[in-house]
Amino acid sequence: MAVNEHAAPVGSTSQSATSSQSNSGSTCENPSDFARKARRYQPYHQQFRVNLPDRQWPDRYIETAPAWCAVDLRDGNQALIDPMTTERKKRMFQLLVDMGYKEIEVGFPAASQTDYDFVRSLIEEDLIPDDVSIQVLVQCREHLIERTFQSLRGAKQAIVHFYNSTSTLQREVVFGLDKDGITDIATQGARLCLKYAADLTPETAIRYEYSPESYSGTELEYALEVCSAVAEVIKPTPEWPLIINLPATVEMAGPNVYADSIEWMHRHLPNRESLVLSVHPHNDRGCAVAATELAVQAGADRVEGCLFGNGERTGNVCLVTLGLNLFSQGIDPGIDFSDIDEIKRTVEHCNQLPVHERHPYAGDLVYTAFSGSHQDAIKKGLEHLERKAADAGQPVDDTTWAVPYLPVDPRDLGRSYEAVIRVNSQSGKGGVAYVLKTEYGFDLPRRMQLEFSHVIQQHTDAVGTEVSAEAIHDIFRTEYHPDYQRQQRLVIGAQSASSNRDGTVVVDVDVTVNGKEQKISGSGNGPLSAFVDALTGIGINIDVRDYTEHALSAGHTAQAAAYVECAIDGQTVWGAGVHPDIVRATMRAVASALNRA
Ligand SMILES: CC(=O)SCCNC(=O)CCNC(=O)[C@H](O)C(C)(C)COP(=O)(O)OP(=O)(O)OC[C@H]1O[C@@H](n2cnc3c(N)ncnc32)[C@H](O)[C@@H]1OP(=O)(O)O
Ligand SMILES: CC(C)C(=O)C(=O)O
Ligand SMILES: [Mg+2]
Repeated sequence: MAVNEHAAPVGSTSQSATSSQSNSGSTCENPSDFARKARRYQPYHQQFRVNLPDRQWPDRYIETAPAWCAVDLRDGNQALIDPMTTERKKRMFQLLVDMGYKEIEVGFPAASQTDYDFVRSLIEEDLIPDDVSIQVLVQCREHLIERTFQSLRGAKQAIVHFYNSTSTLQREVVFGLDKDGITDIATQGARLCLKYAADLTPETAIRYEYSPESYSGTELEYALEVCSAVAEVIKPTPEWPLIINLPATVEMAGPNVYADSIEWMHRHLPNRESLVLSVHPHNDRGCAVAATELAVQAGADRVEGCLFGNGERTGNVCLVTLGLNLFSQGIDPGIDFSDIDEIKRTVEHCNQLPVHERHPYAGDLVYTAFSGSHQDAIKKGLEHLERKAADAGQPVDDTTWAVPYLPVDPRDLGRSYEAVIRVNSQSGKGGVAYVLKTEYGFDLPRRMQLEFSHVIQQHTDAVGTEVSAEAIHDIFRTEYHPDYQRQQRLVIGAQSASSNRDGTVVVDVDVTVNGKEQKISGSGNGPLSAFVDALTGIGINIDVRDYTEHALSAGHTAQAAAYVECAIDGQTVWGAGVHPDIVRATMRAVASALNRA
């Protein structure tokens, strides 16, 4: 990608007079049809410019959460194939309230009887908590404004959100009006709101929000002019502020350009202390989250968006991602995301749209690692965290989170670690070992992990799909458990072990070797070496290279797991044995290795 510094957004904020079709598109000599079509599109900076050479937002950090307004029941709902039924709307409203949203746009009551009735039912059934304001949207048209206020009768408080389009394009093609004509629609809308509010106050505390809809396609000086004109009608005060909402109705430029425009408005809006500066980013370029965060750095106080980014076309900005981005930086978002799966299920039910498996923070796969090096690092990271917590004498949940590849602890969002590591052909020893340890308690020695991961690799290469924890356990058993192994070269029967005064251990064991039963005995400095000695006596030569054991489960049913690494006939193999008696577990581990050799 080449960058032309002179084309960066500097200079006048007015619509560029030089917006000629200078976009050269492809540079190749015979551009394809598709490449030629790129010339139909005009770069944003040739249409709109923001003069802000001393921009401050790049050096700012977000330190507290903005005010949130959830617009799922309006912008989200108007974008659904089948708009929500009343049952689904109520569930969405309840979810938003339970999560902690204090401003909720509940519909466009003048648009349809369904929307009107829903607002009425929220009020009449007393479903709105005292600290929650419902918000309703309306165009600047008298009959719609009148009906909107009728819908609010009996509410304790409400925000009336009126809007009209201000973009250069809509002024020309939709309204056929010049700037003054568009400003008249806005100011007339403001006056009508004040007129119809008189019927409701003081019983209902009304606040106002004004949106120059299609702000992202509006020259900044004009956006400032129309917002200022509306504010002059409403006459807000710091105690009774007007919300000025600057929507990226269509996301037409990069997030830096939106941030520049918000900082410019933030600096230029008169009587700023009496205004709440709100943003409403859509996601047409896929940058809505970035645009919102930079806009907050640039001075926005409030954010409108939808859970999981539902909304017109590519959606509104995702409130879940925004909230959890803050959370992952140590900032309380003011919203409860502690049961992310329940939130997801409810939203999927209400919208009748699935949430993508890779959706930030909430997708089914976002805390899952398939690839070997990620699994290895996660396993080590979780173990390190546990050690850190134990050293500090505190619960893991209170310990500073730092695990590779996991920006947040899935458990903070109500997820378990179960799905963190899943195994397929991209996986390595760490992942397989993690599954065996967390699901079945087997803590394999490092070199054995390597050996077993090759066994799993052969399986995943052959089947080409993911292998479940249960299947990994089955394969482990077939590979190492003496009773399940394909080859049963050595089967151990009754056995006894005793110690002499000098510490020598003597074992007597009934064994079946290649189908032939026999009694063997041997001695050594422990049961393992005594058993190996006994086997040497019948011509089976085993050189034990490594040995580990651990308890498999707690309580009176405790089992011991033993692992041995043996050199047999010039081959190094691992064996594993499980038994309540550690001596027997060890002998079974030796038999397991021999059977595999
Ligand atoms: C970016 C957004 O999401 S904005 C919100 C959009 N949401 C919706 O529109 C959903 C609900 N809307 C509706 O159901 C309908 O639009 C209704 C019921 C509100 C109104 O329907 P209609 O009266 O048929 O009008 P419609 O919406 O088509 O608007 C067309 C007329 O209103 C004018 N108009 C549109 N928006 C506005 C506005 N905000 N303020 C004033 N006039 C407006 C248009 O210029 C046009 O005028 P014309 O007929 O003289 O050419
Ligand atoms: C009504 C306005 C705020 C809107 O939804 C938009 O511009 O996207
Ligand atoms: Mg919108």
